[in-house]
This record gives sequence, structure tokens and C-alpha cells, in this order.
Amino acid sequence: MAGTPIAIIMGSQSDWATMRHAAETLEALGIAYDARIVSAHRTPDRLYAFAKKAKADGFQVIIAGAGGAAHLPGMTAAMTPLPVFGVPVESKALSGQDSLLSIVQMPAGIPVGTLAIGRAGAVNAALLAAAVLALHDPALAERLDAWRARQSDSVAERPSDES
Ligand SMILES: Nc1c(C(=O)O)ncn1[C@@H]1O[C@H](COP(=O)(O)O)[C@@H](O)[C@H]1O
Repeated sequence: MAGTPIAIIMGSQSDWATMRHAAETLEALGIAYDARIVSAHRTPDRLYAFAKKAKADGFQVIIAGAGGAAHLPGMTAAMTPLPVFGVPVESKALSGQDSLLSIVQMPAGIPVGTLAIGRAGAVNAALLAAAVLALHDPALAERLDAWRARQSDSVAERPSDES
């Protein structure tokens, strides 16, 4: 997809509840993305087609979320030179520990930048992807600074009894 710098891929529709936080963060920063379901296990041909063409299609960073036996980020990284950030989706059986370990323990030579389990990881994957793009995009760098400033402003100095 020409002109769309970020691809968000996920192993299943069920991952969207987590991965939409990456999408919303990119939207808040004014960064275009393409979100799609791609599974190393269930749709290997789709993964191959996507990963092999991702760079030629104009993507610059890939955010890949998966749960359980989360091979999607690593398999994607194996087939593209683009930076891949992996988000471990919280699994029911093992609370995302399985997802985290599946994604983080890549063999030397094929890196996946692995984030935290769940929503925090999805948000931070988007922020890292934005930081990569901002290296060559001063306007985006300013929006990222403003996003962080708003976050700082939103943190009260003292705890409240409310909420
Ligand atoms: N980990 C992977 C991969 C993959 O790594 O290719 N494909 C699907 N899945 C994961 O299976 C979990 C359960 O999927 P369902 O909810 O569809 O049963 C999801 O978290 C998905 O990421």
C-alpha cells in the first residue's frame, strides 16, 4: 500500500482488542497504517506474500501482535529487512507468558523488538514505530514531543481519593 508507512499485522481477529491500541496511538500521531490479519500457522501463504513484498509495498516498520505460540513476529522478521516490533497478546491459558517468550527468544541474526504483554506493548510498539519514522520526519518528531508533553501534563502531582 503505497504511502502507508506502518503495517500492523496480527494472528487473529481476537488480537484486535489488543492491537487496536497500537492503531489508536498511530492515529493520535497522524500516522497512516494498514491493519490486517496474517497468521504464520493458519495463513502461511498470506504471510509469505505480505512479508516478502512489505518493503516494496512502501512499509517502513511492521508491528506484529500474536498470542500463544506467537511465531508471527519472528517469521515476519525472517522474511523482511524492515524493523519488526512484536507485541505479545495476553493468552487465556498462560496470561501471555507463552506469547512473550515465543516472541522475545529469537536466535541471533533475526531480531524482533519485543514489547510488553498486552495494551502497554501495543501502545509502545506504535510509539517506537513513530520514533523510527520521526528520525527523518521533523513534523512527526514535533507531534511525538507534543504527545509526550500531553502525557506528562495529564499526570496529577498528588493522588486523589476519586476513581
Ligand atoms: N500466534 C498466532 C499465530 C502466528 O503466530 O502465526 N496465528 C494465530 N495465532 C494466535 O492464536 C491466538 C488464538 O487465536 P483465536 O482467538 O483465533 O483462536 C491469537 O492470539 C493469535 O495471535
